[in-house]
Amino acid sequence: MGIGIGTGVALSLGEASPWSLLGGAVAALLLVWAAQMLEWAWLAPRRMERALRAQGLRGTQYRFLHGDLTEDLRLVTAARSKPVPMDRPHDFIPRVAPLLHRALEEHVSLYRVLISVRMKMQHLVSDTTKADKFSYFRPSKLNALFNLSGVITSQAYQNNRRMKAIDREIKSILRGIIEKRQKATKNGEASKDDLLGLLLQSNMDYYSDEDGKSSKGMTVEEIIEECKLFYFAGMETTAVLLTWTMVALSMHPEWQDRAREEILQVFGRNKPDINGVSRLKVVTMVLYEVLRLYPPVVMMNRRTYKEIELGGVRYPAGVMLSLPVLFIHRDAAAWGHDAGEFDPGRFAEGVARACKDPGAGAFFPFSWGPRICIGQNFALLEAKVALGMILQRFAFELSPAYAHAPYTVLTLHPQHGVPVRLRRLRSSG
Ligand code: HEM
Repeated sequence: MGIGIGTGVALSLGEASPWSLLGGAVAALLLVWAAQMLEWAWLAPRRMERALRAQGLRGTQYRFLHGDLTEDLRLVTAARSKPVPMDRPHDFIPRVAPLLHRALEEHVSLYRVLISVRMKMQHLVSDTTKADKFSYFRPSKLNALFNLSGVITSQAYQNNRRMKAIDREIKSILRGIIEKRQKATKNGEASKDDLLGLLLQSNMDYYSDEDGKSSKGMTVEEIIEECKLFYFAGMETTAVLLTWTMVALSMHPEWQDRAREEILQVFGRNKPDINGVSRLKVVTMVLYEVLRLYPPVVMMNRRTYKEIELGGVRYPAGVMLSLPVLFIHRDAAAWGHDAGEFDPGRFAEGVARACKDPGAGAFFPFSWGPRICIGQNFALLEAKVALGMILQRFAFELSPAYAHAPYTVLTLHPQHGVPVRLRRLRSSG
C-alpha cells in the first residue's frame, strides 16, 4: 500500500508538465510573499501596538496598510485650504500638524502618544550653504529638484517612480560636477578651497586607523550623498529662517526698530563683519525667538534598531520615535503662559534662562547630541549678516496680499510666499 502511494506520487510528479511545476513554484512564492506582507503590514505593527499599549501608551488604533495616513492627508488638505487668522498668527500648529495636534488634544499628554502614520507606530517624546561654497553647483536646477522631491514626499508619500527619477537626476547633476572637478585636478589645475574640494580630497586620500590598517577615504557615492545633505540642510533651512524673520519683524515692527537700531549702532552703514556680529544681542534674541516659533525642522525622527528603555517604557526594535520640535517649543509647561507669543525678550539672558525649566532641553531647533546640526554657527552667522544688511537699507512690512500660511515641505515654508513692501531708508546708500 505504502509502495503504491509512493509510486503514485512519483508517477504524478513524473507526469506533471513543466507548466504545472512552474505554476506550483509561482504559487509557493506568492504564498511566501503574502505571508511576508501580512507580517509587515498587519502582524508586526499590531504586535508593536500591543506592546506599547500594554505599557500605558494611548493613541489611535493601527489601521491596515495605511495606518493614520489617509486621515492625516484629509486633515492636512483641509487645514491648508485656509490661512491662519491674523489675530493669533503664531498659533498655527493645527494647520501644520493637524493629526498630531488632535492626538495630543484627545490623549492629553504631550509626552506619549501613539499614532500610526506610514504603517509604523510613532511616539512623541518630550523628554547658506550658499552657492559660493559649491561654486560648481547649478543652484536653480538643483533647488527646483530638491523642492519638487520635498513636495512629492510630503504630498502623498507615494509616486515613487517620480521620486526615483528626481533622485537620479540630482545624482547625475552632482556626478557631472564631481567628474568635471576631478578632471580639472588631473589636468593640474589647483584644487578649489571649498567643500567639494575637501570632500574630493578625502576621495583621493588613504587613512590609517589605530591598528595601522589603511583604508580609502570617501567614495564618490558617499560624496554625492554628502553634497545632497549639505545642499539641502544648508540652503533650505537658513533661507526659511530668514523668511520667517522677515515675517515676524513685519508683524512686530517694534522689534524691527530695535534690531535696526542695534545694527546701526554696531556697524553704522558698513558691511557687517565677524567681530561685530558676535556683539549683536537683540538680533540674536530675535533669531532665537523665530527659531522657537518657526523652527525650520519641525520634527525629528529616530527609529529604534533594538529594544530600548526610555522614560520607563520599553520600545521594541523598529519603533519610530518622533521629536516634535514645533510642539515642545511652545509647551506652556516649559515656556510659560505666553509660550505662543512672539517675545524675543525671553532670550535676553540666554537660552537656558529663557525656558522655565532650564534642564528640560526644550529649545533644540538644531537638534541635540551627537547628531546636532554641524552648520548651526554658520547658519546664525549667515542669518545675522543677511538680516543686518537688509535692516541697514530697508524698512519692511507685509504686503496686504500676504496670507499667513505656514506649512511643511520638509522644512517649514510659507505656503503662498511672502510678499513684502520694502521702503528704502534715507542715507542707506
Ligand atoms: C537655520 C538653519 C538650520 C537649521 C534650523 C538646521 C537644523 C538641523 C537639524 C534639526 C539637524 C538634525 C536633523 C536630524 O538629526 O534629524 C541638522 C543636521 C545637519 N545640518 Fe543643519 N540646520 C541649519 C543650517 C545648516 C547649515 C547652514 C548647514 C551646512 C552648512 C547644515 C548642515 C547640517 C548637516 C550636515 C546635518 C547632519 C549632521 C549629522 O547628521 O551628523 N545645517 N540641521
